[in-house]
Amino acid sequence: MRAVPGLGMRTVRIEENMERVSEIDARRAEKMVSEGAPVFPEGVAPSLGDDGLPTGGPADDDLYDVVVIGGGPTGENLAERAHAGELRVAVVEHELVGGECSYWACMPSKALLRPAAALADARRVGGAAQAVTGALDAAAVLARRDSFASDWNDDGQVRWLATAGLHLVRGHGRLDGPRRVVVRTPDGGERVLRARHAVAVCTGSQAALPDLPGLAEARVWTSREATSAKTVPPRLAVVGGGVVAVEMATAWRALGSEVTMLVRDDRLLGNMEPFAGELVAESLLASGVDLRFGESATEVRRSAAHEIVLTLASGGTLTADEALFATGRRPTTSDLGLETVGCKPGDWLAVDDTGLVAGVEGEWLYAAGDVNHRVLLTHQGKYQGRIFGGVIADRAHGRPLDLAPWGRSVATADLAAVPQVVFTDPEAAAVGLTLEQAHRQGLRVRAVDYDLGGVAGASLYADGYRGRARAVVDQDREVLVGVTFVGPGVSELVHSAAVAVAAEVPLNRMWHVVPAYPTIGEIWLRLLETYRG
Ligand SMILES: Cc1cc2nc3c(=O)[nH]c(=O)nc-3n(C[C@H](O)[C@H](O)[C@H](O)COP(=O)(O)OP(=O)(O)OC[C@H]3O[C@@H](n4cnc5c(N)ncnc54)[C@H](O)[C@@H]3O)c2cc1C
Ligand SMILES: NC(=O)c1ccc[n+]([C@@H]2O[C@H](COP(=O)([O-])OP(=O)(O)OC[C@H]3O[C@@H](n4cnc5c(N)ncnc54)[C@H](O)[C@@H]3O)[C@@H](O)[C@H]2O)c1
Repeated sequence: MRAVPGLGMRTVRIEENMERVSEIDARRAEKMVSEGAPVFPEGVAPSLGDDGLPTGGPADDDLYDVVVIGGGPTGENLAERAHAGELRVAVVEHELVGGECSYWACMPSKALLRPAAALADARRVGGAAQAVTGALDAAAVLARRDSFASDWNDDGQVRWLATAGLHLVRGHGRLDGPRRVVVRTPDGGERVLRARHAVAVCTGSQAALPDLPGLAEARVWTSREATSAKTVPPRLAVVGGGVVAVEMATAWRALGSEVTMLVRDDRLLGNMEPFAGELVAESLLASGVDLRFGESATEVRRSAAHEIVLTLASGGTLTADEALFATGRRPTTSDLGLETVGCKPGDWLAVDDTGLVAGVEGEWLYAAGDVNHRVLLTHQGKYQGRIFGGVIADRAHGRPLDLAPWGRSVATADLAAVPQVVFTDPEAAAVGLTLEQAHRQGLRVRAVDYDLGGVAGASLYADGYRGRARAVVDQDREVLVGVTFVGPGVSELVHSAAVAVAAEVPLNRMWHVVPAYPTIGEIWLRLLETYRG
């Protein structure tokens, strides 16, 4: 990444975005940034000149090759890949280009969590620990978070779209029959976009709230408020035991809130190996979080004193200043005109492995990212965007697809090798199947477990390092189908695990993949030795 002097944070973000575009577009984009490319406002999209760059004037017409509804990470990547396939692409966005991830999810949440992790890491190292005597500076953490959310201003991403040769149409997009999208523009007008080849729905998801008495009026927090709040609530109730709940409980506890978690199940992080939830629970309890399993709220109200009062299923009440409901997601499809193409508003859009929406004739309607419910993660949405954008271009040009598993035209990794990192303390990082999921798929597997604290690199990383690793080995093929690491600093190990699982690296070849000494990565050797006995 190269910072352009004088243009500050936003330019750095543009440079990051450039990494996503093809080499040729990156060169064009760089030239345009250095020349001060124009930003195209409200409903005015640039038209392309002969060189494929926006000319700066209004679009010649509203006929495109591809119309992408939703300019989040998925829509951006799909649009860029379709454009790299020489298609004319419009991106319709009704809020901020960059989507949930940039402003109310990945970026601000990780910006809240990183200072807490850095401090915790320092406190676990003798010599450094003595130098760390204070608590987090909450105001500074929140200010750094604000900058990572670009102060909820999307100029940088809008500029990237333009430099990548994509047309931005500001407004709310709705399908209006096959290959037509009607956009309600911010000025109250309407534009009808027509797509020669494809419409891609990349509208993401939003917080799903339970149907509880009083909840609608109580102004509870969803993930949006939890990632963008400007002050630290003295008392925070968190409902849920999934990823948003544990990450936000970790962040706000570290910032000084008294946190109470209401978890209706008997464990945290139910989609991961059980030891991940156990180690995270242990650490939350040690940090002072009041963690209550088998508990939920049955009613919510905001008192005259602006306190939130939750009625508990077990009896009694819990009073807090804010209450975060981290109870899952629902698709952003209720006001999308799905009924005009034979789909049901409010439903997730099931797709095949090339991204085509099930049950819609004519190979023109695609759905990618959260909205298709395959995997609710940014990197997986971007991956689908890359694959499906390429498929759209190939189909448009009449080129053959490569549909074999792991072929160019299918999103196979969604089914076999999804990496995820939960940025709690300790971190939990995993890819592929858990032992239980592998058993459910009928695989003949063996779990190989190892105490991460026994790895030399880990003991150097933190005094009294606590962590655990599990590899799930498919014994018939002698390859890994799942790997989980839990411990401080394990997030950066997950890509090595993803390579091993996605590439189905034979274990006898992994024996020759030598980890550097003394790193936490030596866990790979310990797992193999344990498997071989
Ligand atoms: C608190 C939190 C933390 C997270 N942290 C991580 C993380 O660390 N790593 C990770 O991989 N994932 C994380 N996720 C998940 C990640 O945010 C999502 O998987 C990702 O944002 C999905 O991208 P998307 O492009 O599919 O949808 P979105 O990011 O939701 O983007 C959809 C876009 O479509 C627009 N839109 C919707 N409807 C219309 C319409 N009708 N017309 C025009 N525009 C429309 C929206 O305004 C939005 O910009 C987190 C989620 C949450 C809630
Ligand atoms: N670091 C990351 O990669 C990251 C971070 C945050 C979110 N995400 C993604 O965002 C998605 C959404 O996360 P999430 O935590 O909101 O959802 P989730 O599905 O992971 O967890 C939802 C939790 O809420 C509980 N719940 C659901 N309904 C409830 C109710 N009525 N009452 C009480 N509890 C209830 C569930 O039992 C579960 O514990 C996840 O799929 C995740 O992949 C990823």
